[in-house]
Amino acid sequence: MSRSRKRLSVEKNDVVHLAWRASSWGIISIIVFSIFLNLLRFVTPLYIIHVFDRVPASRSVETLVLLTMMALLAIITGVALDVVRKRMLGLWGKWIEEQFGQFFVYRGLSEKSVSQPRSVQELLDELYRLRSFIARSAVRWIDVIWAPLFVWGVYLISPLLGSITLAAMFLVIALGLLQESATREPRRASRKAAAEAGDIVLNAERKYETISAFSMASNISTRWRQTTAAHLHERERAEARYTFYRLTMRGLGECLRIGLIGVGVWLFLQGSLTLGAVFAARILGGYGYRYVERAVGSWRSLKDGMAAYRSLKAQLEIDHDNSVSIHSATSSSALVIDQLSFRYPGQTSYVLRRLSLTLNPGELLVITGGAGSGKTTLSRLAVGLLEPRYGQVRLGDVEVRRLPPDVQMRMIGYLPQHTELFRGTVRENIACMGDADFDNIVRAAKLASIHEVLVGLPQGYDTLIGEETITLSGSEQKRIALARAIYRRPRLLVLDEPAANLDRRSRNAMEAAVSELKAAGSSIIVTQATKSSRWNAMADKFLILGGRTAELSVAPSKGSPKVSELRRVK
Ligand SMILES: Nc1ncnc2c1ncn2[C@@H]1O[C@H](COP(=O)(O)OP(=O)(O)OP(=O)(O)O)[C@@H](O)[C@H]1O
Repeated sequence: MSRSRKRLSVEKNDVVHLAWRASSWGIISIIVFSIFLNLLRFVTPLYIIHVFDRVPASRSVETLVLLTMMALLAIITGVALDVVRKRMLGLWGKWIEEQFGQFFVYRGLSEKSVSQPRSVQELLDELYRLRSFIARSAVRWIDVIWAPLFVWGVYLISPLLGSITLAAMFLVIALGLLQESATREPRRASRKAAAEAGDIVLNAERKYETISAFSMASNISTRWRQTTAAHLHERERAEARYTFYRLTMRGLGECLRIGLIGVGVWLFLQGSLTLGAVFAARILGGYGYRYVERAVGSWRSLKDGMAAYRSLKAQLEIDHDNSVSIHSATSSSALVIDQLSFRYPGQTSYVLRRLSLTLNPGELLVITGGAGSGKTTLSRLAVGLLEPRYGQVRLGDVEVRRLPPDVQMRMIGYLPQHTELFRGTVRENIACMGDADFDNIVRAAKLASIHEVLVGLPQGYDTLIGEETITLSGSEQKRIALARAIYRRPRLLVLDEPAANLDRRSRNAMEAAVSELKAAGSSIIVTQATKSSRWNAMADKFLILGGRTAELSVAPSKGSPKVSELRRVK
């Protein structure tokens, strides 16, 4: 098992290498197509030289027709190669997004840490930027490699014209660099203001009830206008500078073309160039300049694409799989909280300090404490959502955070303080948005006393929730969340303030479900802000959390006190 796990992690680190290997034939084809395509670009200048300089001398219509046919064929072939090449790049980008999109969503969502450095959306945005660079701009950077070849072509025709073309290219590169530095700051400021304005609307939309109840729409819209005004101002500043440099580059291109013709005709008048050579030089110089101008114009896309590639590559190379092998005894072992200390990142005071206790299978622990005493924090630590600063939370000898995801899903049930249901059917919600045996789902719903409510919905268990048309009451939603927490009959069930906002019937249902699971051998943790005699009657152990000082006292509720389990900690 451990050997196979090792192999898996090696493969994971190899993902980038494998992706390059899988893409190698596509890349080679794109390079070969580019070579042919750019060689075919020389056909038009050669055609002009022959048609202007040779055909009039020979007066051969056959030669003219033949040359024209060959030139047309070359142009059509070039267009076909260009279309195929761009399509291949588009498909390559799509392939990358398909291959890695789900992987990043999975990784982002399965990170068990409050200090998770990257949001899923950030990773997906980077993947999108990489795809967008490959599909749209990469072709410009492939082509710009050929620009020196075109300058060399002009140089062969006339060193003077070659030097003019080269000078224009350096000028356009300089203009590109100036454009980049002149627009960097306003772009950054505009992006920041746009994100803030977007957040204001998104945040307000989620809290529309409060907004309506307090008639806050006018204040919120004023805040949005102020923030968005900054964004519009900065964007306009960036766009004005961008437009100035783009138009200057375009104008420089026109000047180059006119310059090549003007100087070329002067050389013709001097007798050192033919007219065909002048026009051929103008076309070759035009290609070279356009390649550089287009590449300079997509400089930002290259930078974004490269940054996205480096960042995604680094993500792929981190082996996030810290799960360990488990043995069969783990499923029947006690929950052990061993010298557990925790403080949130960036905070100086500890929420919990050196807490130790053991919860055997079939035991119920009731945690009581005032607001902010750490009940939710301890619940999250118990299910492995948070990483202890010191100490461990274990099932037997395996740290809960290190349980493999499939085992964790099977062995741990969690009812958070705030009910979170997902957009989907009731059935999917109970089955954690996966596929599950319907009998088990119904059994869990019955145990949570929500079955009758669910069969009364328009499409029963297949009713979509999270839609505006179906609104379940808070306690109904909580009972669905309870059904989700218990439908796998977890080994450890953690209920964070389960009785809050519940009516008597729902509370009875909750207690009955807990009592059944307890009898079946689950270890159960229930938190409560105020003492409830009903939970107390069922409890085997108590833990009383004592406010921000993290002073703890543990008292067994049944039988004689188990002193070995008591820890009084400062
Ligand atoms: N993500 C977080 N970052 C920093 N501090 C936090 C975070 N979550 C909670 N805290 C702090 O940790 C302490 C314990 O919070 P916790 O939510 O665990 O308490 P609680 O007992 O569940 O409170 P309540 O009964 O009000 O829900 C509080 O002081 C809280 O401000």
